[in-house]
Amino acid sequence: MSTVLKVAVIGAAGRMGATVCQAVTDAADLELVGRFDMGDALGDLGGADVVVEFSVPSASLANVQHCIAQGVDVVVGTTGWTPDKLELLRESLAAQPDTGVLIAPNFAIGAILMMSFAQQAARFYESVEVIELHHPNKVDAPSGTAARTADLIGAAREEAGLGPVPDATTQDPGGARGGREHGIPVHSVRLRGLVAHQEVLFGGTGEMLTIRHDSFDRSSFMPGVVAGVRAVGQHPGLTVGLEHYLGLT
Ligand SMILES: NC(=O)C1=CN([C@@H]2O[C@H](COP(=O)(O)OP(=O)(O)OC[C@H]3O[C@@H](n4cnc5c(N)ncnc54)[C@H](OP(=O)(O)O)[C@@H]3O)[C@@H](O)[C@H]2O)C=CC1
Ligand SMILES: O=C(O)C1=N[C@H](C(=O)O)C[C@H](O)C1
Repeated sequence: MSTVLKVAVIGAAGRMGATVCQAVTDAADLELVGRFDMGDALGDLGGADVVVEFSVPSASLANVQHCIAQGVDVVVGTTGWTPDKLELLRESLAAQPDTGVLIAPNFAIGAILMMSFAQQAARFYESVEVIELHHPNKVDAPSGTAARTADLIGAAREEAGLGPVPDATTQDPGGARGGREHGIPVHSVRLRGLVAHQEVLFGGTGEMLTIRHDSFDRSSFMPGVVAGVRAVGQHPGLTVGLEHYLGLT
C-alpha cells in the first residue's frame, strides 16, 4: 500500500508558496493539509508530516523552529540564512534528533548544477565575479543562490591556495564594483520581466568561462521542492543544499 504524505505550506499566499500548493495538489502521493501565511497561528500545522516554508528572511527562523518543536520535518526555500541562524537551528534540532530540515538556496536542478560546476572551476581561475539578476519584487540582495555560490567558490579558492581576486580599483564612490561575499565580487540586478538568473564569470590568461543559469518560470523550482518533501524524512538533522539529496556531493 502506498503512503500519502501530508504537507502544509507556510508563506502559502506568496509567489512561491502558491506555486508549491499547486504542485503538492498535483502530486498523487502528497496531500495539502494546511496553508499558512502572514498572521496565521501555526498551531499543529494542520497535522502535516512535512512543512514547506517560503516566507521572508525575517520570519523564517521562527517558523522553522515552530515546526521543529512539533517534530515536523521542514523543507525551506526562504533565503537569508546566516551562520548564526543556522547554529540556532542546529540547537533546536538537538532536542528533536529524529526531525529533518532541508534548507535549499535554490531548488532548480540547473542552478544546483551551476553551483557545482562553479565550485569545480574555481581553483583554475585567478578572476571570478558573480552576477545575479532577479525580478524587482525580491526583498533580499544578494540572492541566496549568489551568496551560496560565492561561499563555495571562496572555499575552493582557499583550499587551492589562491589569493584574493585581482582588482586595482581605488575609487568607487557609488559602489559600482558591487558587494563581496566570501571575498568574491557579487553584483545584483533587479529588472522587470526577469524571474531568477545568474552568471558566474571566470577569467584567466587569455580566456574566460561563463556559467549561466536561467529560471524563466517558478515551475522550474517545483521538481526539486517535491523531491525534498519526499526525502526530508530520511535525513534527520540540518542539510543545506538539495545537492546532498541528489548524490552530487
Ligand atoms: N530556494 C528556492 O529555490 C527559491 C527561494 N525563494 C525564496 O523564497 C522566499 C519567498 O519568495 P517569494 O515567494 O517570491 O516571496 P513572496 O513575497 O511572494 O511570498 C512570501 C509570503 O510569505 C508571507 N509571509 C510574510 N511573513 C510571514 C510570516 N511571518 N509567516 C508566514 N508567512 C509570511 C508573505 O505575506 P505578506 O506578503 O503579507 O508579507 C507572502 O505571502 C524568498 O526568500 C525567496 O528568495 C524564491 C524562489 C525560489
Ligand atoms: O526570490 C527569488 O525569486 C529567488 N530566490 C532565491 C535566491 O535568493 O537565490 C532562489 C532563486 O534565485 C529565486
